[in-house]
Amino acid sequence: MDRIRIVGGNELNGIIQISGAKNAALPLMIASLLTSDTLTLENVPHLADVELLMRILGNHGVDVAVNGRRERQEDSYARTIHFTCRTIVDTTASYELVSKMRASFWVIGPLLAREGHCRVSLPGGCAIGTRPVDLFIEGLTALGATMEIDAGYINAKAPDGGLIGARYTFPKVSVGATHVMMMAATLARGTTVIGNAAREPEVVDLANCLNAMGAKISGAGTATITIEGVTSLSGARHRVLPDRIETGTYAMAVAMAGGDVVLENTDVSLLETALETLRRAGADISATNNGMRVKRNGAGIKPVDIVTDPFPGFPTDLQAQFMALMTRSSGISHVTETIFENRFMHVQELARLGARITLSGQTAKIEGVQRLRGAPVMATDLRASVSLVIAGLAAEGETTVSRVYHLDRGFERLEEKLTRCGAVVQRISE
Ligand SMILES: CC(=O)N[C@H]1[C@@H](OP(=O)(O)OP(=O)(O)OC[C@H]2O[C@@H](n3ccc(=O)[nH]c3=O)[C@H](O)[C@@H]2O)O[C@H](CO)[C@@H](O)[C@@H]1O
Ligand SMILES: C=C(OP(=O)(O)O)C(=O)O
Repeated sequence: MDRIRIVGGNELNGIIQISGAKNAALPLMIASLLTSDTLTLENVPHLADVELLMRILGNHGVDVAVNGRRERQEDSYARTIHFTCRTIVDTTASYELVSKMRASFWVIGPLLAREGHCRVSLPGGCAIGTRPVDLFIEGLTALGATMEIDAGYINAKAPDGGLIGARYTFPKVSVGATHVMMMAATLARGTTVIGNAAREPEVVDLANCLNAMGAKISGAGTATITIEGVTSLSGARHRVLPDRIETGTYAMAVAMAGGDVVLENTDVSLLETALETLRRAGADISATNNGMRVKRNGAGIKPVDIVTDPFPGFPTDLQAQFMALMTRSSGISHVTETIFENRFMHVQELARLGARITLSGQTAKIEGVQRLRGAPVMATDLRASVSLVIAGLAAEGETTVSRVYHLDRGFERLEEKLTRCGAVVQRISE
């Protein structure tokens, strides 16, 4: 199993190219199930989750060609990938595959809308929380589907003649349930109005792509999304939006290590709350034509309290990275996690590096320390793993992060991007 070795102490200086967003690419790829034409996606990141989803979609009948070539012949940044699902050959999403990647459960929306029925494994819990699917079940039931749970699977069936547009307000904001309801409603008869919808930029990106495919969606990016059903969707060409979590992660890495880095192919408007928080912590951030410049020279890191929230709040996917930064602040800060009940697995690993963190319910209290010391640590989930890399950049001596496969789910060529900016970060393959 690969490990990442970091020798701390170097500033970061240079340019980092931000990849396409994992959390946009996944639902966009799944949208290819809604049409028999070709959906072409540009700026698709090269990540373990993307590769796995290609295989899963292949099982349902999607033909995948990368830059005009067959899957897995290409290994470059910003790939263009063509997805064509002439016919759906299998409406079952197996436990074996759904359990490997939660977002693959989202095929339930397109399969139900296009084929009228499907059997999809329940995804189960994961390291960061239980992550139930009740909101998906309620939302699709509102569109007229019958949803039965049988032996760990959901058997979903649309009424004869297909799903029926409806008004439905989610009792809680869910990104995944909003994606699924929006995709399913594009092919429903009549109009669907989703209340308390997720407002994340990835929801807007999916809506833009679906509209390019002929859907009639308005209001994406607000709490109320309206979808007028159409009888069929066509192909389209769409560019995956920049990864705001990767952007925020590197901005935090610069705030932690010091230096001056330009983040290219991204946009400050995707993460204003996180950037404002970083400014308060002492980073100097300015927008550029094609991204942003992040600097921290000389001044120390100031303590700042955060509470995670759905967009436009502080993203839970940047919580672990921000906590890593706060371990070196000049005072006491608090991090409150409101989205996932168990997203503090990085606390005990940061403690191995000398961080002083105490947990009380959903809040972590971080007492900044003068120095961290390198140590062997273990990644427990995707964002927790990168928080350990950030801490390692500022720790004295050597840090090794094991279970790097978590990192490979969501960060494209992390060690290459950091090394180019002067960090000592190296993958050790065994
Ligand atoms: C692939 C992808 O885009 N993943 C992102 C997506 O995950 P995901 O879409 O799974 O997260 P949700 O927005 O659905 O989860 C938000 C909260 O709602 C709860 N919930 C969700 C569905 C449901 O049926 N019932 C229920 O109770 C969850 O357990 C969680 O407590 O949004 C999360 C919140 O921004 C991010 O951390 C993930 O990176
Ligand atoms: C939690 C995440 O992803 P997923 O929803 O795929 O588990 C994440 O991207 O941080």
